[in-house]
Order: sequence, then structure tokens, then C-alpha cells
Amino acid sequence: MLPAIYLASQSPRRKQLLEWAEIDFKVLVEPTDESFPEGLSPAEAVVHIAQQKALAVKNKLPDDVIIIAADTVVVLNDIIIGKPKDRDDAITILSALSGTSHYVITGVVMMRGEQQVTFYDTTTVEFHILTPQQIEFYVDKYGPYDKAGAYAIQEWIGVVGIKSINGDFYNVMGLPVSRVVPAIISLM
Ligand SMILES: Cc1cn([C@H]2C[C@H](O)[C@@H](COP(=O)(O)OP(=O)(O)OP(=O)(O)O)O2)c(=O)[nH]c1=O
Repeated sequence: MLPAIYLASQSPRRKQLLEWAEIDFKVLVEPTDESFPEGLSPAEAVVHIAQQKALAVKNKLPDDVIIIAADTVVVLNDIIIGKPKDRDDAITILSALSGTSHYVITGVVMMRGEQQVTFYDTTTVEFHILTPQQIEFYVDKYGPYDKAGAYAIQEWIGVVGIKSINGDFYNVMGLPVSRVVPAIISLM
């Protein structure tokens, strides 16, 4: 029998992406400390946090299931940008992203028993210059408080504000599914 697959994430986007990939899975989330040791690179930090998310559910589940956990951050000038604290923070973040390029990095940790697959994926995103009116419209209408970097590429701001992307679109949305699927197969 194939092992059950558990997504250790409350993110509706990750859930949707696995559904689009026609993966059969359940969701189980436990509270996780999303801090990370000082001095980690962004890639090391997202993998560390994804590992904490996976470990948080591991002892609640039978040993033979596959667990998938991920963490996504935006990185601008080597600084990690997580979710905005409030409206002002969201406006400040989007003003900093306007007219420039940043990268989005998602760390993925998958576990089955003693086996573990760990990787990260990086996508470069370039924004057009956004006007203050566009930024305020987006923040007030879409409230991107649960999104790393205060934006969602799959929403209005992604449609009208993004000049180019280099890498996996779905990685920006929170899960590099095309790399997750072969990793699931490798754990079967
Ligand atoms: C940059 C970007 C992020 N995001 C989302 C993906 C993630 O859900 C979120 C980053 O936060 P995360 O902390 O990675 O995930 P989460 O809090 O939503 O879920 P959990 O911790 O339970 O796994 O930002 C988009 O949906 N679109 C985007 O363009």
C-alpha cells in the first residue's frame, strides 16, 4: 500500500498546488517556532524552518507516512523579508520591492521514517515601478498579511505589477511542486 501523505502547512496556496498536481494528501499543522539561528543564509533559514514544521507533526503521525513541509521568504538585498506586521509595514515592503528585483526562496523538507529529502528553490521576481496609489489599493483590498514580502504573485499585483520572473512561478506561490512530486516518488 502507498504511504499516506501529510502536508504540514496551513497555507491554502500549498494545499491548492498539491491538489493541482493531483496528489492525494491530508493536512496536519502543529504550532511551530519560525525563528532561526543567527548567521544562517536565507536558503539555510527556510530549510531550517521547514524542518521545524515537519518535526512538529512527525511525532503525531505513524512512522510510515510522508510529511511535506515548506517555508517561503522574500529576499531583497540579502535581507530576509517575511510577512508584514501591519498596513504600514506592508506599504514599506512593497515600496522597497517597487522597480527592482528580489528573489523568493522556498525551503522544502520531506520526511518518511528515517528518510529525509531537503531542498530549496529560488525564483527571481522583478517588479515594475508601483505607484503609491497602486500599493495602497493592493494592501487595502487584498490585505496581504499572510504573504511573505506582502504580495501574492497570483493576485492583482502579480498580474499588473510584475515585469519578469526567472524560475518557478509556483515556488513564489509557496511550493515548487514540480520538484516535490519526484521527491514524493523517491520516498515511496
Ligand atoms: C511571495 C508569495 C508568498 N505567498 C505565500 C506562500 C506562503 O503561504 C506565505 C509564506 O508564509 P509561510 O510561513 O512560508 O507559510 P504559511 O504561514 O502560509 O503556512 P505554514 O507556516 O503553515 O506552512 O506566503 C504567496 O501566496 N504568493 C506569493 O507571491
